[in-house]
Formats: sequence, structure tokens, C-alpha cells
Amino acid sequence: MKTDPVEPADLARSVISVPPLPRLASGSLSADETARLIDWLVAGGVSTFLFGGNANLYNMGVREFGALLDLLEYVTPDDGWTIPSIGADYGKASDQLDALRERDFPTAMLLPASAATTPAGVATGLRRLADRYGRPLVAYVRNEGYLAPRDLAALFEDGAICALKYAIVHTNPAVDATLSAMLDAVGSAERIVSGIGERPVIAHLGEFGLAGFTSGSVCIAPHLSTAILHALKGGDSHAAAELRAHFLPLEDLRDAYSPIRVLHEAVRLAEIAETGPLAPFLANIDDASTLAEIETASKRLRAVSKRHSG
Ligand SMILES: N[C@@H](CC=O)C(=O)O
Repeated sequence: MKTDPVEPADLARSVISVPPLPRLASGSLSADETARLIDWLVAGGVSTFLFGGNANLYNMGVREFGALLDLLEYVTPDDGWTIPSIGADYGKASDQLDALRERDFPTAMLLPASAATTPAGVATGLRRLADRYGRPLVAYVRNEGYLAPRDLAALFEDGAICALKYAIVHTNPAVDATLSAMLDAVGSAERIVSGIGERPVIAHLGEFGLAGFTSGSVCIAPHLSTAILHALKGGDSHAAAELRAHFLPLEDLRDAYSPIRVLHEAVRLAEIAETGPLAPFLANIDDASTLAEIETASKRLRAVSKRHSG
């Protein structure tokens, strides 16, 4: 497992998978099913595993966090890199760092809080949390006005953060004044990754030059998602667009019904791993026709990925 400091090359090496977190019917974590999912990702060329929103860590209590870290250490391959997430609120993140400090993960991501924040408060929080951790964090921006470009640049400069997951959705991702302002302030794209899956990657990597991208649907089609990364790194946006088209039916369902919940069921219905129950405040999808749509889209996507593996 990667334990040394995060360098720009680490962000570009692999698609940054953002997997769901399998649980047993009892609700406890399933190391075996998580390992099955990681094996499938590794078979498709993926070596970076970011456990965050899709793992429903927003709803994980501090008491279960130690068990999660045990599981992540157990499932991470020797040459893999796993990034646990903390937060989303400041107090919980601060408490989680006590457990994390004793482990060797080189960084953790702060999930974005959706209430009771100001840009200056978020910047101060990231700085204090990184101090408490003794290591830099990954910042995650999902909404306009969450973190000011000037503060972002200062956090990078002072070593409080080692990467940014940029995930503000725009109808046309090629026209994005916020991302432009952040890049201008930071002065480089080498530590900023696209954080919204396959849909915006051609603009984010091809036009803005971001270092890499995160994806949930890579858990269904790792060979294909890896091929998109390679195509974009090789400057072939036409090939990337053709590959990306395979993801859109599942991404459309994720956008329509809930990105986290649909991915959780998709991994199970595509027979990649038994994901089990989703912890409250989320709940599994139980509508039969929605599940049928997810099954069709995820099985098709998985089949194309398998064919692509040769
Ligand atoms: N939210 C995106 C990228 C991951 O963070 C997805 O799930 O595809």
C-alpha cells in the first residue's frame, strides 16, 4: 500500500475509483465483498481507491471508522493507493483524525459539508485538520462558493492540501469560470483532478489539463475507464469520446435516481460484488422497474469492459 507523500504523478497514474462499500445483511462491513470489488478494479488497470461519498462515509460514525481503516488496509494491494475520507462536518473530521494518525495512509479526503460553512471557515478548517493530522489532506469542492480560489492556492502553497477533487457540475464543462479562476490562482493543474465521473473528462483533462479523474462507474467498467484515461493522456479525445459513450446509459440513471444509490445496486446487479444494505440516512433502491433498468445498463457496461480487456 502506498504510504509515501502524494506526488502529482500519483494522481495521473490510474483512474481514481470511488467505490461503494459492501456491507453484510447484519449491517457490518464486508471485507470479502470489498476485496472482490477491488480485484475487479485491479483487473481493469485501476490502482487508486478513494472511499468517500459512494461508500456513504457521510453517514459513518466515528465508532465504526477504525473498522473501516482495518478493512481498507486489508483490501489494498501492495502497489495500490487507498484514500479514506473524513467529515463532512469539522468536529467529526477532527475526531476521525485521531484514529487516522496512527495509520500509514499518506492522506485523507475531507468530504464537502453541505450546510453551515463559509469559504474562510472551510479554509481554516482544512488548515487546522491538516495540522492535527500532520499530513496534507485532499480538498473536495462540489459547490460554488465553498472554497475561494485565493484560499485554495494558499492551502497548496502551505502544504495543507496535496490535491483537489473538483466536482462542480456545469451543463457545458468546457465553460467553467470557477475552475478557470482556481487554475489561475493555483498556477498549475498538476494537483487538481476532475471529480464527476466520465461525463466531463474530455473537457476537464483535454482542455483544462487536469491531472486525472475520479469515477464511480469505473467499478462496473474498469478496463474502459482506464482506456479513457490513456486516450486522454495520449491526446486522443476522439477515442475518449467513443469510449465514454458506453458509460452514458448508466450515468443517466445515476443522475436521474441518485448517483450513490444507483452505483451501489449496479455493482451488485452486474455481479461484481454483493454490496448489501446501504446505511441510513440512505436506503437501497427497491423499485422493481428502476432496478431492472440499472441491471440492464450495468450488465451491458460490464460486458463491454470485459470485451475491451481482450
Ligand atoms: N461522483 C463521481 C465521481 C466520484 O467521486 C462518481 O461517482 O462517478
